[in-house]
Amino acid sequence: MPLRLTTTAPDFATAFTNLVDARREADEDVSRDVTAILKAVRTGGDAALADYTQRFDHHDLNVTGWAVTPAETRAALDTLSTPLRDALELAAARITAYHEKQRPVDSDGVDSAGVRLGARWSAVDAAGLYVPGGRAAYPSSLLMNVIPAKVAGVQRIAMVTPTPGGEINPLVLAAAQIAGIEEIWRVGGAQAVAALAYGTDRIAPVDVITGPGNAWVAEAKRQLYGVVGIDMVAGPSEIVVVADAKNDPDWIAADLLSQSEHDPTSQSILFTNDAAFADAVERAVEGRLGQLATQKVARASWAANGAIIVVRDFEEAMPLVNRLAAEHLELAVDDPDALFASVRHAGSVFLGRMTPEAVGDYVAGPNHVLPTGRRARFSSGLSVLDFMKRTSFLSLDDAAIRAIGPAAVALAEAEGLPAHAASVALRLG
Ligand SMILES: NC(=O)c1ccc[n+]([C@@H]2O[C@H](COP(=O)([O-])OP(=O)(O)OC[C@H]3O[C@@H](n4cnc5c(N)ncnc54)[C@H](O)[C@@H]3O)[C@@H](O)[C@H]2O)c1
Ligand SMILES: N[C@H](CO)Cc1c[nH]c[nH+]1
Ligand SMILES: [Zn+2]
Repeated sequence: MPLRLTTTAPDFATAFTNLVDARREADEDVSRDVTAILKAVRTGGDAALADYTQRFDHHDLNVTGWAVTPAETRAALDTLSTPLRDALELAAARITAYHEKQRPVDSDGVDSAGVRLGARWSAVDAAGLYVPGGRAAYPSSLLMNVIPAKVAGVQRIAMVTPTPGGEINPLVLAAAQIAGIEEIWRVGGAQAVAALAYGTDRIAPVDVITGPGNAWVAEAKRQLYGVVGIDMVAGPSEIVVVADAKNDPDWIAADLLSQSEHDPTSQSILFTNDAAFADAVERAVEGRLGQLATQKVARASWAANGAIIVVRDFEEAMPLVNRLAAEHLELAVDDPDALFASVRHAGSVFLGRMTPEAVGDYVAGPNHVLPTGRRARFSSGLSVLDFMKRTSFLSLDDAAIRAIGPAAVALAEAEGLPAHAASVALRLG
């Protein structure tokens, strides 16, 4: 049974705060285990990677092979059915078109004091992309990672993905061929993230690691931030749906379950202004759960982390929705833009009854790698900028340094840094 809350109940404020504060993703055990895995890979390199792969993915890398070969990706695309190839190509084209608009523009100009000022964007040299693959295969996440890296102009792109039992999903290989990625390592989990960050004999280190994953992957990225750059912490999927009684309860049930089926620690939450509709959605979820091939995971997630919250009206709902800062937010109402105006924190917002979150997972165009665990308060979805950095530059001539140099000298002296002051003052003559 999911949690059921009503804003008119006397204990609502406490119960909702508990829901917001629940540490669903990475508990202390995950954090401690990840620290140990990172240390082991840093010291043990490839041997540690092989051990963890045997333990968690149940295959011997020295038998199944460490890397995917270009011949394997070519063959996977060649033997893919036409409808699936068309679907991957449509997704790739739409994701590319969306991300090409994110390319940043350099600046270079002279200000009123005669100082030349600007900024130049450049891609990182090497990016490591995590494509999840423990419970499900994620060719869509491959496209969502590789395409912005390519648009940014990254020279070396290294992908890691777990291959449980040594089996790799052919659609992932076909997507790799479409996206044009050649360096693919058959390792996953925190150990793969560690290998990308520290490097091993086989895997050269990267500058930035991006991509989504389960609690161990997300925590590994979080702990390694600083050794490498990361996009954000993108852990187990989440959805908040705001829906009125004009919706078909079965559609809303399917939307909620679309994220519950990712992971037992995923979270799906419904806000509605109608208690009878809340009951209908809960019944529809039960009905659908019985038919899902993924019901074990979806049921565990819905029971442990699902919630239905009945509000007086949607004005009351929106501040609560903002506190959750969910990865995905669906606004299934007549005038979604009116509610969207009061959205402050969400990874991606799906406007209107005909915009299910799942269309964004695959083919709409915006990136589906999004911040989880309330991190949409300060992080954004994966973009071309995550693979780039900005270098500022400045140039002064004699007149320009005379215009602004004396202020620098004054500030340097006030800070008690005489070498700084001299460095400027000498040029003022
Ligand atoms: N936020 C996003 O943008 C986004 C996008 C897509 C998917 N996701 C999430 O990605 C995740 C995919 O998870 P997955 O499990 O299918 O694949 P995964 O590749 O993320 O994780 C599989 C790996 O987890 C490691 N692992 C499993 N159990 C472990 C344990 N007990 N201790 C240490 N390591 C362990 C193993 O090394 C295994 O290879 C889901 O949570 C899904 O919701 C998030
Ligand atoms: N919903 C996931 C992001 O949380 C992305 C995804 C990929 N495939 C299916 N769904
Ligand atoms: Zn999804």
